[in-house]
Amino acid sequence: MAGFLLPAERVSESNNVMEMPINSQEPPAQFIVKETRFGSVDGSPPLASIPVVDLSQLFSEDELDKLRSALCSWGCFQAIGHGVSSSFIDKVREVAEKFISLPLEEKQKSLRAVGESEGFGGNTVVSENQVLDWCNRLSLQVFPEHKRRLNLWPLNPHDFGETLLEYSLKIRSIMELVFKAIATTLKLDDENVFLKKFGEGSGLRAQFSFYPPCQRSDMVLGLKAHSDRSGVTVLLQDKQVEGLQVRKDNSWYRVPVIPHAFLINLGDQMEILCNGIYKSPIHRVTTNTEKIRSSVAMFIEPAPEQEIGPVEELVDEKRPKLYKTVKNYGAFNYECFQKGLVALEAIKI
Ligand SMILES: O=C(O)CCC(=O)C(=O)O
Ligand SMILES: [Fe+2]
Repeated sequence: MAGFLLPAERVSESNNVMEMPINSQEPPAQFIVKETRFGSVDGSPPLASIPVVDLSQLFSEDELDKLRSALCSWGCFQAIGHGVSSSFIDKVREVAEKFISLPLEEKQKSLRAVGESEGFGGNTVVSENQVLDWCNRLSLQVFPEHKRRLNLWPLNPHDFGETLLEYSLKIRSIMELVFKAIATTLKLDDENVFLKKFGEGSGLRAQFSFYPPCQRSDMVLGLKAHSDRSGVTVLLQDKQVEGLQVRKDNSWYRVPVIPHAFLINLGDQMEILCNGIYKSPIHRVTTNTEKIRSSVAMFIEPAPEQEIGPVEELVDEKRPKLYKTVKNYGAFNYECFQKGLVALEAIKI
């Protein structure tokens, strides 16, 4: 499996990326996870009983109930009946697989530049003692259209771009439906209240993640524990290989693989808007010693100038305003990360 990058450009000035030492016995020290407040690496906690919601019946009482309880407890749900055909989902996986299988020189045409957030590479290194993720990612902004950096979009495979665009449009419609349904579960007067925040000018970013096998999967994570800064994330997991874990009541659970379902989770900006009633779950990705795992995540975020704060109707004496109103949460979140702070905690009232 040649052609992986070491999951970080340790070098800051040059783009002197190295090949990932797939078969080495010991991963470099900077990948070894230290004890954190989220416990140690454990590849096999119990399986999560995350509700499965049928989007084709989303506005029925049963599905709305499932959605409500899923978002209160797990902060995520598995979506079936979403209308995206299995063959198209496989096509998305296929272009991702073709891309990662290309020789390194070819993938480097999409290389993320130092200091940038888009393109192909490992972690952005912000501090000396940062623990690195065992992962390579291709991150691309799809909307708003004028922010697309087409020079980073792979030309190989030749249908990568058109597949990503078609997929993005489908996922955006699913997100819109989910925003409406969430407002309905909260009995808000305006069912479009979230849609308005994520309407005109909002950003949709695609992230293709590839987690190579790791000889020390007991000590290395594919992706460290985090919550998403997005409004909503739609994740297409690997069809076969597990790895994603979600945290609930201070314990980790494995997220089951349902081959053509989407795992939809809330991001911090929806937790803020919902005044904490619904959760932006902490999650992480483990590695395994044998198989590469891939995933495709789509994140939606409001335009940076959009104000995000708890929806007034969700604030009352029993449930006071939990979060400050903020703008440009994405940048704030990144600043907090660099200082070792948790953004959502930093804006608690
Ligand atoms: O690869 C996965 O399953 C999850 C990826 C993820 O959580 C993220 O990119 O924020
Ligand atoms: Fe995530």
